[in-house]
Amino acid sequence: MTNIALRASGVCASLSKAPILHGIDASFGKGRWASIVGPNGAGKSTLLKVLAGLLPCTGSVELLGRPLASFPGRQRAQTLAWLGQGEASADDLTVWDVAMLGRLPHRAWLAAPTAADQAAVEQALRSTQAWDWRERALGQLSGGERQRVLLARGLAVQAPVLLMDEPLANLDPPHQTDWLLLVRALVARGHTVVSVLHEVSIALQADDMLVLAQGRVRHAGLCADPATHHALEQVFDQRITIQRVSHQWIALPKI
Ligand SMILES: Nc1ncnc2c1ncn2[C@@H]1O[C@H](COP(=O)(O)OP(=O)(O)OP(=O)(O)O)[C@@H](O)[C@H]1O
Repeated sequence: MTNIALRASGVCASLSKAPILHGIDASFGKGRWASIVGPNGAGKSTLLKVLAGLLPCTGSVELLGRPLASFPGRQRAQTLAWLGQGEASADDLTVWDVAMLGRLPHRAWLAAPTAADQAAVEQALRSTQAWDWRERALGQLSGGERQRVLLARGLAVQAPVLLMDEPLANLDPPHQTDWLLLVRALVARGHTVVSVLHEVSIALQADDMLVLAQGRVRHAGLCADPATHHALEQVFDQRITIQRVSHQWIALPKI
């Protein structure tokens, strides 16, 4: 049995015929949280889409030891949950119905939600503190509230692997902290989380870090490893410094 949840080998991908990813090798361990970090335009979102099977690539992507392409769509959707960046979602759906979309991979065609579906949705909405809005339309929510509902939709899948692109977008500091605790709890239960994050200090709370620049891996290592901090400072042109404050690594602007 492999301890790798997701592995990319020699992955190249293009957008509108422009080459964006150039031979990415990366692996993400089971029951671990990895953050993908790098400057704007580094290819982070593109890599996450490739890992989710949402974008064609050359090279290979393996999910739980099997080629991603060999997964039937439904099985892949049960195994891999996705939270995209700035996702469009029908504004007139209720919060409950949006979270219930996360159960689609588990439901029979046109079947009513089962008690297990309802329980999963309730648990997901409660864990992102979105339960009280369950009868409101998504379009009536603020950016951060909406993000918490989309996060609940991803959690409702109850997939072993979760990919999140900028999950903290619009979240205030207390809800960023809640997100951190949520991810830690998921990982403690054996889930794998891979997140693209711009907040370097929060990204440094992960177990592992993949540092990208110009469509290439610049470094892969533990978040606590000084070599990772060095790589971060380099890809951000020495404009940040990584320092230890109260048992946490944080990124500070160098001014
Ligand atoms: N449709 C497109 N056609 C051509 N190039 C594109 C297209 N979409 C994005 N790109 C380019 O691909 C590169 C990688 O984009 P990507 O969104 O993966 O970067 P990112 O690291 O997630 O960036 P950011 O931190 O700004 O969100 C960028 O240089 C971007 O300009």
